[in-house]
Amino acid sequence: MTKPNNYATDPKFNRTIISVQEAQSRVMSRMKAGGVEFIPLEEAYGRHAAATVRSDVPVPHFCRSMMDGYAVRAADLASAGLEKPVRLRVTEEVACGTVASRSLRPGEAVRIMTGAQVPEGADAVIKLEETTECGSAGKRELELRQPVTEGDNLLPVGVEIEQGELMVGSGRRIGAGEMALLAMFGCATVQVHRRPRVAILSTGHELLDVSAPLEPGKIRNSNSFMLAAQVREAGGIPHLLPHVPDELERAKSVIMEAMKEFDAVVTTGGVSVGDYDVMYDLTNNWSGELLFNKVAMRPGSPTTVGLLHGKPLFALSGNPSACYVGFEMFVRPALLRMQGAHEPNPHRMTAALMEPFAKQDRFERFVRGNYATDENGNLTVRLAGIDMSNATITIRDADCLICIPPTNGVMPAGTRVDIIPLRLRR
Ligand SMILES: Nc1nc2c(c(=O)[nH]1)N[C@H]1C(S)=C(S)[C@@H](COP(=O)(O)OP(=O)(O)OC[C@H]3O[C@@H](n4cnc5c(N)ncnc54)[C@H](O)[C@@H]3O)O[C@H]1N2
Ligand code: MOO
Ligand SMILES: [Mg+2]
Repeated sequence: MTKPNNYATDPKFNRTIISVQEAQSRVMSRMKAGGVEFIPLEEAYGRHAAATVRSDVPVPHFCRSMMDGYAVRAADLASAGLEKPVRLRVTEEVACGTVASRSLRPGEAVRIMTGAQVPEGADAVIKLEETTECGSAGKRELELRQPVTEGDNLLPVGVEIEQGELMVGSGRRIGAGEMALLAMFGCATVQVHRRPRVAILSTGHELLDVSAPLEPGKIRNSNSFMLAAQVREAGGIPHLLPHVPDELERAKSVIMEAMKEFDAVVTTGGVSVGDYDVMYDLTNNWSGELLFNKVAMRPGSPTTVGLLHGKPLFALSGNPSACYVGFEMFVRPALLRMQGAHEPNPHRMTAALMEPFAKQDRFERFVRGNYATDENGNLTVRLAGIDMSNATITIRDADCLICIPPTNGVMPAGTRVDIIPLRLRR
């Protein structure tokens, strides 16, 4: 079945290599935020805001007590001392959610609870445990033996948030804090960007369904499920298509259908130079554009990205780790941009390598690693384990990608390198 190849002239072997940065910018320059929808606040967690929300009232919008105690007028207590107690008349109680019946007059105090509205006329709150209430039935009195400072234990109007301040910027991912703010300002419905619907297709004669028994020469399709998880992590809605064998026409018809129906298509397998690697032919001779088909990175050097009617086709490598890394570098930022995210590109930090890195490469490497802090509080990083593009186990174990620049020597331990954190740590 195998046919002779002319490596010197066959374009399949002579692809134009571009840097990771160039490849990322070719993709990102073509991605734009998708449609907008209105959803109930309770469903907004993890979504990206499509409109800016500002405070329409100050917070707090009424002067609130920070303590359980008594609201007083500081001037009344100016002369109070250990030997010179001042007596105030307790006129009423203000629980949370209620308001005093009238403003506080000289010589008066009001029993107040944490969070309740401080009555007009009061300018300080004294903690319950710093007071003694005395007086007889029907005449409650408070004896105080020290002065208070005006403003003690109360939250003036607008002290936390002024009216008109930015609460949630357009493009911001809605997390716990954003949820609370949206609720505070009465946003029962939230305007967000649509989640991109992403079709996932694995190609390969060797692939078996997850439920199928193993056979010699065959493996179960694991990449589709890994990619579905990555799509979810990036805010998209994954749709798993049944895997197809390495047949150009079969793959092409499934992909062309999926390109019509979904916002993006991610394939895995068949991007290299093997006889049955159909994605090269497919993306070279299709009605869409080819953005690139070779990136100076490892794993994932044959990663290919095309564009059809503005929609991306990400043809990732079949090797599990190359597939994983290809997704992180290109698909995740693209899906985030489609959701209007402001900073979709992978976030980098620097850490010191804990062990030497000896593999030499003319390509930038993204090695699966684990980061930690040393006794001085500095970030350190070490390899997660097997660093091969066909390995899957280290995808489970890694919490970052270590970015190793092209090297022609050993990188000694202690070298500072960039790392890309992958997810919340376990
Ligand atoms: N002569 C050369 N061979 C290879 C080169 C090269 O430059 N010259 N590049 C290597 C590199 S780098 C990579 S990466 C791989 C890319 O492979 P493909 O994208 O063409 O993927 P396949 O050939 O279809 O499969 C590779 C590997 O991955 C397994 N696989 C595929 N799909 C799945 C799946 N859905 N779930 C789990 N595992 C999957 C497949 O069985 C193979 O083992 O090419 C190198 N070769
Ligand atoms: O570039 Mo391949 O992706 O080594 O694994
Ligand atoms: Mg191949």
